[in-house]
Amino acid sequence: MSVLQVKNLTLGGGRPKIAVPITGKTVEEILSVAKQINHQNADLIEWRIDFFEDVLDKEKLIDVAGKLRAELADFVILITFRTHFEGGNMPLAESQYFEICKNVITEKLADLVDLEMFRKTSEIKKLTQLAHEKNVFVIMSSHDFKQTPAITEIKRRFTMMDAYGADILKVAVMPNSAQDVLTLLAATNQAVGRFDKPLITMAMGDLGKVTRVAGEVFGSCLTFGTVGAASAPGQIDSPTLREMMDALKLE
Ligand SMILES: O=C1C[C@@](O)(C(=O)O)C[C@@H](O)[C@@H]1O
Repeated sequence: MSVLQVKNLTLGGGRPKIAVPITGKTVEEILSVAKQINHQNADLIEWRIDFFEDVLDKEKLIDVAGKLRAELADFVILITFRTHFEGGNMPLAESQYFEICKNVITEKLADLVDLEMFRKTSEIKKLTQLAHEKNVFVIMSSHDFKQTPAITEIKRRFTMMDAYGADILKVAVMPNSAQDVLTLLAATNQAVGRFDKPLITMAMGDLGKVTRVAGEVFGSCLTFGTVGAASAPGQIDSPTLREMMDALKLE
């Protein structure tokens, strides 16, 4: 698996790293989760700003990002606005989504930003370029909350993300059968050798839980585990996730 170094964190190769999502609505809720985070239960922090009540207020966004950085000084921070189209919390016009992502990037509020591949292509490409000018890494993502696409479609998405210039390629799906889980794992395993970029994949819900602990075998470099509230169905609490991945580790 290819490797990406983000500050002190190596993504790709070896055991998957654990991302803890923060989904607080208010600054108090956000910081109270941040205070519970340590190096035992997290390798990376994902601030899900689509849960933050003042996300549309640029100054407040900057202020809270600064507080989060101060609280979690030695952690790599990913900022994600997950749109309503892909399971996020706050319905907004696409233009507002682009504006928020642009603010995150230009103000360098995070080390990594999540950009959704299926939003308007020209804007996503522009934002990816801007991120690189500002030394912010891009996780490009796609989420299916109802079903699992065919293996050819999952691989097509990786190919597009790669072509758009993403640094990390990410696909999340909802399985409706054990076969769907196998589809996601097979697509991951086949893509690992094909792209020189780290991949993140998961199948959501209970059926998909197995994919959240098996990244070292199949080729996913990051798994989302909870400290407090979950940000997607099927997430396992972070200490348990760490224990399970330790037990499954390859020698
Ligand atoms: O995209 C992802 C993955 C995720 O949807 C999951 O299934 O763990 C959780 C989200 O917070 C994150 O942005």
